[in-house]
Amino acid sequence: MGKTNRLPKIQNTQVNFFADNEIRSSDILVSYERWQALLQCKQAFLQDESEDPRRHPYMNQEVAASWIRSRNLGVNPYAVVTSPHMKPDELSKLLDQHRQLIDITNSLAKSFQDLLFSCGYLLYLFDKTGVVLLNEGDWQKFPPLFADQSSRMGIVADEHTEGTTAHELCIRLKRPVQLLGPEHYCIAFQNSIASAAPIKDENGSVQAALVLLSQPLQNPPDEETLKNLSMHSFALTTSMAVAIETGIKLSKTADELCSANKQVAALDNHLRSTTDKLIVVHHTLNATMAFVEEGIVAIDRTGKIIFTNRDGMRILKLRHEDVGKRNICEFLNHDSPLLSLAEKGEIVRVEEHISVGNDRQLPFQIVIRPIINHETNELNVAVLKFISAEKAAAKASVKTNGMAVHTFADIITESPELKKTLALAKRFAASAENIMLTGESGTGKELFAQAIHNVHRPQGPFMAVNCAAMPRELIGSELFGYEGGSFTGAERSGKAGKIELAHGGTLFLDEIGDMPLELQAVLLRTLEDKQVMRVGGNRYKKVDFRIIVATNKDLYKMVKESQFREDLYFRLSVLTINIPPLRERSGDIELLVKHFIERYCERHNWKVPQISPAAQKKISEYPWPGNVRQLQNAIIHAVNTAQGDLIKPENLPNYILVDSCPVKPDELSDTSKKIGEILCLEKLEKAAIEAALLHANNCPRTAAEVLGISRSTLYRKLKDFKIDY
Ligand SMILES: Nc1ncnc2c1ncn2[C@@H]1O[C@H](COP(=O)(O)OP(=O)(O)OP(=O)(O)O)[C@@H](O)[C@H]1O
Repeated sequence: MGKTNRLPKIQNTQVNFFADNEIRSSDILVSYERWQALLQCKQAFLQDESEDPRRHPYMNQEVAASWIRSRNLGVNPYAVVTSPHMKPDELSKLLDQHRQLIDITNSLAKSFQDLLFSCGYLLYLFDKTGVVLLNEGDWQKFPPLFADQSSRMGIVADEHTEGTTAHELCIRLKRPVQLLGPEHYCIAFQNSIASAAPIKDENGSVQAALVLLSQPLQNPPDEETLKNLSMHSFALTTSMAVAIETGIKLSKTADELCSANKQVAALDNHLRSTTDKLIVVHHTLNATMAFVEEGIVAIDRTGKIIFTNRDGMRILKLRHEDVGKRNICEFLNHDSPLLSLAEKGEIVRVEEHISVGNDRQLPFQIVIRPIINHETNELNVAVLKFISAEKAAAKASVKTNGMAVHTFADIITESPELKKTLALAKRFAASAENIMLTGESGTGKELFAQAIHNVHRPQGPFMAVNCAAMPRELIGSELFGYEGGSFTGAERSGKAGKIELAHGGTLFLDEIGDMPLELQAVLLRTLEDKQVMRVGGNRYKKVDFRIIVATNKDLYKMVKESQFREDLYFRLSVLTINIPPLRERSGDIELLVKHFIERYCERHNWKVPQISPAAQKKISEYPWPGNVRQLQNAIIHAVNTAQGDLIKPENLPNYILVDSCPVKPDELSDTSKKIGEILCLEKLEKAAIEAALLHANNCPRTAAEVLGISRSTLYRKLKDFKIDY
C-alpha cells in the first residue's frame, strides 16, 4: 500500500461525533461541531505532512499518535485492506486454537442477529495480532468499496496495514474504544462508528477484540439519534464481550466438570471392581479358614475380635454376632502380655490360659502375627493362632508319624570333625543305597537319617522303628505287618507293617543291633526281593524303599560273635557314616549351648540369659556321655532354674558339677594312662547313670530324661553295667 497525497471528496460530513480524550463510553459526546473539526483536521493531516494532529483541540491524543504512526508506516488511507492474508493451513490452525472463542461469539451473534443486522452493524472478531477470526453482517448496506469484502477472514488488519482502527487501539490500550468516522485512518470507514471491546482471558490478558461497525451514515440524523446510536453500539459491544468472556469461563468450568466427572466415574468403576475382588478374597479367606484345624482369631489394636474361623469360634465359644463386639482380653488373664507383644510387631509364641465363661482355664499356645501399618508404625491387626497344649506337645515331638521334619540345615556344627561327616552324608544322601549310621547315643543319628531322607525322597514317608524300644516279639508284626486274626490281640482287619508304609520313602531302623536274629533273615530277604509278606499272610507285596539303619553298638564285633548276621551286616553297611561323639567335636559344645538356650527362650518368649564363664567351663569339661541330647536337656534344666539374666554353675544339673573334670576331650581316649582308671569312659558313664538314678529316686524314666538318653538305652546300660535299681 503506497502513500498518497490526494484526498478525495469526503461524503456525509453533515454528521458529527465526539469522543472524549479517554475514549470512555460514559463520556461520549456527540456534537456536529466536533465532527466537523475532526474532518477538517483529517483533511489537513492527509494533505500537509507538517500538520500535527496532536495540537488540534478536538483530537484524542492516542488517536492522533496512531495517525502519525500510520502515516510513517506508509499506510494508504484510500484503500481497503485485502492483504496480507494468512495461508490457509496457518489460518485453520489459528481458528482451531480459538475454536471455543469463535463458537461462543458465533452463537452470541446468532442470538442477536436480528438486532445487529436490522441496525446495519457489521460484527468482527480479531485476534490480538489483528487477524480477522470472524465477520458477520449485511455487506449490501456498505458502499461499493466493501463489495467483495463479504468475508475478510484471515486478513491481518493491524496498524501496519489499516492504520488507526478501533480494534487496534482497544488491543493496544486494553480497554473499550469507540472511533467516530474521521478518526479512522482509512477513508473507507469515514462515515461509520466503530465500537471495540477487549475479550480477556482468566489472567486478564487481552486475547481478542470484538467490534461492531455501524453502516455508513448517509443523511445527517438529528443529534439525539446520533447520540443513541453511539451509546447503543458501544454498550452492545462491551456487553457482548463480557458475555463472551463469561461464556468461555463457563465452558472451561463445564470442561473441567466433565473431566472431573469422568475421573469420578473411573474411580467409581475401580472401586466397584476392587470391592468385587475384595468380596471374592473375603469368601476365599473364609472358605480357606474353615479348613484350618486350628483356631484363628484376628483382633484390632484394642483387642476387639474382628474375624475368627470356625475353630476360633469353638475355642472362645463365640456366636457370629459376637465378632466385632467381644474383646480378646475377656478371655485372657488380666496380666496377659498378648496385646503389648502384638504391638511390638514381631511374630511370637506365648503360653496363655484361656477362660471361657465359668469353664476352667485351658492352656493354649498362641502364635501372634501382627500386621503393622508402615506409615504410622502402629498395629493394624494381629492374627492369633490358637494351638491346644496337647497339639503343641505332639508337634514338638521329632518322631512325627511318617514324617521327617529335619534337614541338613538343622544340624548345628562348627567342628571340622562333624563337618567332614556332614559332607559325606550329603554325598550319600543323593544315592539310593542303604546307609548305616553309627555313633553313641544322642549324637544325632536320627537327625542325620531325617536329613538324608529329605534330600533323597522328601515327598515319601519316613517310617522310624526303634528295635531296642520295642518288645522283641512285636518287632516282626510292627515291621512286616500282619493279616487279620493272626495272633491274640491283633486287629481284626490286619495291619500294614512299617516296611509297607515306607513304600516310596525311607525305613529308618534305629538300634538295629537289637533286632532278633530270626527277623534279620526276613529283613534281608525283603531287602533282596523288594517285596514283603505280612505275618500270617500268603502273598507278597512289592515295596520300594530306602533303608537307613542306626546303631551305637559295634556291629562288626557282634557279627564275629554271631549275634548279628554277617550277610545283613554287609548289605546294610555299604555306605557307613560314623557320627563322632560330642566331646570329640571341637567348638561344638559352646555353639550348641548357645543354640539351645536361644531356641528354648525364643519358643517360650523369654529373655535370653547369658552363660557365666564358670558355668561354661563346667559344661566344657563334662564328657557328655549322652551327647547332644544330654546337653540339650541340661540346658533346658539350666534355663528353667536360672529364671534370670545369667546361668550360673548352680543352675546346671548336679551330675555335671560332680562329674565335670579338667580333662580335655582328646585326653579321654587315653584315660587309663593319663588320669587313671576312674576317668575311663565306661566308668564315667556308669557313674553318671548311678548319679542320675540317685537324683531321680531310682525312677528310670526320670533318670533317662536327666541323662538325655532313651529309656531303652538306659535299660540296656543298666543291664550292661549290672546296676541294681
Ligand atoms: N548337630 C546337632 N545340631 C542340633 N541338634 C542336634 C544335633 N545333634 C543332635 N541334635 C539333637 O539332639 C537330640 C538327639 O539326636 P538324635 O535323636 O538324632 O540322636 P540319636 O543318635 O539318634 O540318639 P539315640 O541313639 O539315643 O537314638 C535331638 O533332639 C536332635 O535334634
